[in-house]
Amino acid sequence: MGESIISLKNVSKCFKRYAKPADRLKEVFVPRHSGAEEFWALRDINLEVEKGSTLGLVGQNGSGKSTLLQIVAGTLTPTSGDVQVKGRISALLELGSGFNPEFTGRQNVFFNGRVLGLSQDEIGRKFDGIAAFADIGAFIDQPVKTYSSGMFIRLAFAVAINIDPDILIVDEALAVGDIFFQAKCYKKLEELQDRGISILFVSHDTATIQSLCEEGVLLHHGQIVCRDVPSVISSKYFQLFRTEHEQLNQSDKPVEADVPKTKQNNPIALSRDQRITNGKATIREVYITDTLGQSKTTFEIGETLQGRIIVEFHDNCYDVSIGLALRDRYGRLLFGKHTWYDDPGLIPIVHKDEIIECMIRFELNIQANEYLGLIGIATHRSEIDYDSLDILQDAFVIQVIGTNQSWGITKVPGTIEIRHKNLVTPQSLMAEGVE
Ligand SMILES: Nc1ncnc2c1ncn2[C@@H]1O[C@H](COP(=O)(O)OP(=O)(O)OP(=O)(O)O)[C@@H](O)[C@H]1O
Repeated sequence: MGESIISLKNVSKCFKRYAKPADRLKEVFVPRHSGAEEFWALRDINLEVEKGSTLGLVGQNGSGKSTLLQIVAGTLTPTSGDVQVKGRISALLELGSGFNPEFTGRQNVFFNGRVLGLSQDEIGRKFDGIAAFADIGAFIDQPVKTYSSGMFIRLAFAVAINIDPDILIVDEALAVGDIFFQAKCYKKLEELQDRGISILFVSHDTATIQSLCEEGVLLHHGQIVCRDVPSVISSKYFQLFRTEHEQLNQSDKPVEADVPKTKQNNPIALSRDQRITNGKATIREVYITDTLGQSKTTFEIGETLQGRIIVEFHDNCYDVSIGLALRDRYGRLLFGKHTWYDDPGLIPIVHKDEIIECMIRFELNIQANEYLGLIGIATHRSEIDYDSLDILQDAFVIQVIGTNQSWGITKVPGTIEIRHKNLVTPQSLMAEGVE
């Protein structure tokens, strides 16, 4: 291993949790009687990060990733252990942290730059580059409290990468921006890697970790359980996820005799918030199951997902389509099945008070990850000219697990053929008898 730029030795972090706000006050005056509960978010972390390397941190919610990043960034102090960091750190932690909401974007750029140790002149020289990267137009001179979350992340990222850090810390922040901005950021991260900047990166998206990092660390209940190449970390993460889910399902199950018949086949809860409807139809029930009709939310790569959708119509509707699609966390529509494109095609007429049951099945030939499901009912005049009857935006979440076996996001059926052709040389021509 080369020179270490981050070194954590036996680092632990304990938080105190209070049942009531008043207990927090008691802690100050009568610490032993405050009723505070100790919670160890990190235990005995030993971690060395080599200069110029990119390390990915992976772990389930609450495993301690953000706590670890904050300790490295210096915004949290460890309860015990030793932390050594060499060089200037630029951290993209919580969205908008480090920004003063009353200041304009421009003022915050200068404010942040000064906090990070740059002189006024240095920031002045870098300002145009920062503003160009953020690309938020006239908003740069508006108070940041008026910014959308996308604008926040644009400016925060632009500052973080342009102040010449030695270490860049990114905590899932990129998931907020739009896809074009994300692509620009990932390209910039690669440039920083080429310049030898060390990066500490947290993401739930193991595909991102695999494409960006040389090494990964798997955190579980505040401890490092594994450090390895990203592909190994990714499969261990999903193994762990699967084991925990199975254990949870086991402990969830009532004894055999008590299992109600519907337990195997529960509809998903449909929230009104995610609904766009014109009142002519209502998606009444949705069941996400395997091909045997068993409700589930965790599928293996390649397994078939079955969606059973029950729709009630409140008016006569013509040329009706039904579709179910999957989006990734960045909002990208990956694929779906839709009766505009797929058999059996549009339903020519559905009468008022009629109920339609639709079964949609597809193979999950996509990378291991978490996906959001969208369900939509519409009447069509053409592919782009349609009225939405009832749309459920983020109707359900599924987890696809397993070892990724494709290049890219999806695995499309296809073949590869390899043919060997010998080079034509004077000798080979002579051997074939050609003069
Ligand atoms: N200030 C705090 N007070 C009490 N408990 C805290 C505090 N900050 C974090 N925790 C707890 O510490 C644990 C680790 O939190 P942390 O945010 O580091 O996890 P994480 O792996 O980043 O999770 P996520 O993926 O959900 O962001 C969690 O159980 C969390 O509830």
